[in-house]
Amino acid sequence: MKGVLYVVSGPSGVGKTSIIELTLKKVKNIVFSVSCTTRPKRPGEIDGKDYFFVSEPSFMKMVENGEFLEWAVVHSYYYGTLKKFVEEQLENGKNVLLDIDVQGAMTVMKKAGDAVYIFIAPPSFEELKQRLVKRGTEDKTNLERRLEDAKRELSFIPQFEYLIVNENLQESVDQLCSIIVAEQVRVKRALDRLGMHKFFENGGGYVE
Ligand SMILES: Nc1ncnc2c1ncn2[C@@H]1O[C@H](COP(=O)(O)OP(=O)(O)OP(=O)(O)O)[C@@H](O)[C@H]1O
Ligand SMILES: Nc1nc2c(ncn2[C@@H]2O[C@H](COP(=O)(O)O)[C@@H](O)[C@H]2O)c(=O)[nH]1
Repeated sequence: MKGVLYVVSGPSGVGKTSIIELTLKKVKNIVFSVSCTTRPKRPGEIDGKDYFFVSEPSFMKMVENGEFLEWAVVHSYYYGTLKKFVEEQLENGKNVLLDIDVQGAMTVMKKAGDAVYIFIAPPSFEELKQRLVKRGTEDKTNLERRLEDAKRELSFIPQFEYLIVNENLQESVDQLCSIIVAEQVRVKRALDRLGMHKFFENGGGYVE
């Protein structure tokens, strides 16, 4: 039985990382896909845990080798999802969570239809700005770029299946956990997981 792919997107500073970290502690059988990026490492970030930090030539080589499920230029740097990791985990029945930007989400939508798409939005634009300022990771130019990009990213909301407005962190975590669990008990996935398709083989009726 294949695992389920969950795609989480939303503007920079909305709280995706915070929500995902807490969700991963609460939900079983789910793994986070660590992306590659050419963005410089921030203080406290760990190579292989937060990202695989790679040079631009190495990233381009990986693009050429077809190593990414999707990749995009986000806020002026390259980011990409490792195809082999995601495919292997899904094949082994593990559920996989991606934290990627909206361009990446659109690419995954075209390539892997059967994923679950969740958008995280801020309660307001002003609050988004405050969170980014308070996080203190961006200089003025990067901060302005990320806020400018946020306006375009928010216009993608209708293309997603779920919308979490991250006002209260704990409520957002509960909502993401609920989405993950609910998607696993959808009839098509639950039958697959329980190996029950054989009961419905002859024209759709229940066969003893
Ligand atoms: N509900 C919330 N209320 C207030 N602050 C929050 C909330 N959720 C997250 N934050 C804070 O907002 C800041 C940005 O959160 P986080 O780094 O998780 O965002 P992100 O969406 O992962 O950003 P990026 O896309 O840049 O990686 C952090 O300082 C975090 O502690
Ligand atoms: N298309 C992709 N976007 C990604 C990937 N990994 C992360 N991201 C997105 O980048 C921004 C910025 O992240 P930051 O850590 O520099 O603040 C954020 O929106 C992430 O969702 C990826 O593999 N592909």
